[in-house]
Amino acid sequence: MSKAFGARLQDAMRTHGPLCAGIDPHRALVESWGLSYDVAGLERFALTCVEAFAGRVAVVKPQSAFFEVFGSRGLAVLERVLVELREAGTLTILDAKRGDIGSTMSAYAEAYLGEHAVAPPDALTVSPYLGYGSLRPAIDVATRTGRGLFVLALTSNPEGAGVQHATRDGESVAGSMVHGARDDNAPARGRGELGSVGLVIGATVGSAVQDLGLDLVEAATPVLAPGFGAQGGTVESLASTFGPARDQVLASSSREILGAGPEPSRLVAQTQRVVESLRG
Ligand SMILES: O=C(O)c1cc(=O)[nH]c(=O)n1[C@@H]1O[C@H](COP(=O)(O)O)[C@@H](O)[C@H]1O
Repeated sequence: MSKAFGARLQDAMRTHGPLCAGIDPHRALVESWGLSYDVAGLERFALTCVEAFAGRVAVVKPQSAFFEVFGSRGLAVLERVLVELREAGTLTILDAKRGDIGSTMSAYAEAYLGEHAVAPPDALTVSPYLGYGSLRPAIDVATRTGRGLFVLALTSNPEGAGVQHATRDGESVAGSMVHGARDDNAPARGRGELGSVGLVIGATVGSAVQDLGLDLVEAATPVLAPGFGAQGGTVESLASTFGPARDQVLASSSREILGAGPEPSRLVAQTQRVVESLRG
């Protein structure tokens, strides 16, 4: 892998537009596609998504939980999804929100991002609520293997602000994530690239980025912005929330796109509509 994740993501966003299509096989969605809610239905749903998204969007983000529901057979489907997308040259973010003390984090890092990972995504979502420093093993492995991380900073759910806006010595919890990412992304910033430590900041957080004084441009961080579409995030809210950092933002949408299935051509058309709205 010649380029680091941040640079590969930038290239993919330039080529395909700033959309991350989520694969979230909710029971209701799977059944609305006329599929049974079992491993066979999961597999059909997920591989239809791969067919529709591969080569057409910058990034695809499978949500691990919906595959874990079906145990090891569900995880086998997830691995197939990750491998097929990699073979198609489409970047993947595995949404598993891992986070633990450093020694356990090392094992998560090797499992998902290491040289011997079974079906590694290009990047992994991680939860930093044991402290940004607890993520160090994952940052080190990702740096070594050219992969990336997305660290939760300001999540799209209404409960997030109570924790993430809290301050100590004048720095908010979210601010500590931005500062951690800024320091880890410094070498990439020096090369004029985005770094490989991204942040998750919901498309629904309103003016929180400005209110908390978060400098995302200085942090050279890619931003994964879930909540676009089904949770109410819009093109306008992305512009007002992210301001000068708008070009770093990868909008993420699952249900709004998946609701167009099961016909692959309708999924493709809906995906293209969303990409066009984001490019406009
Ligand atoms: O990390 C995420 O992707 C994520 C973070 C966050 O703050 N909010 C959030 O909704 N997500 C994920 O984004 C997806 C939301 O999908 P839709 O609301 O259907 O577009 C789910 O897989 C969530 O787990």
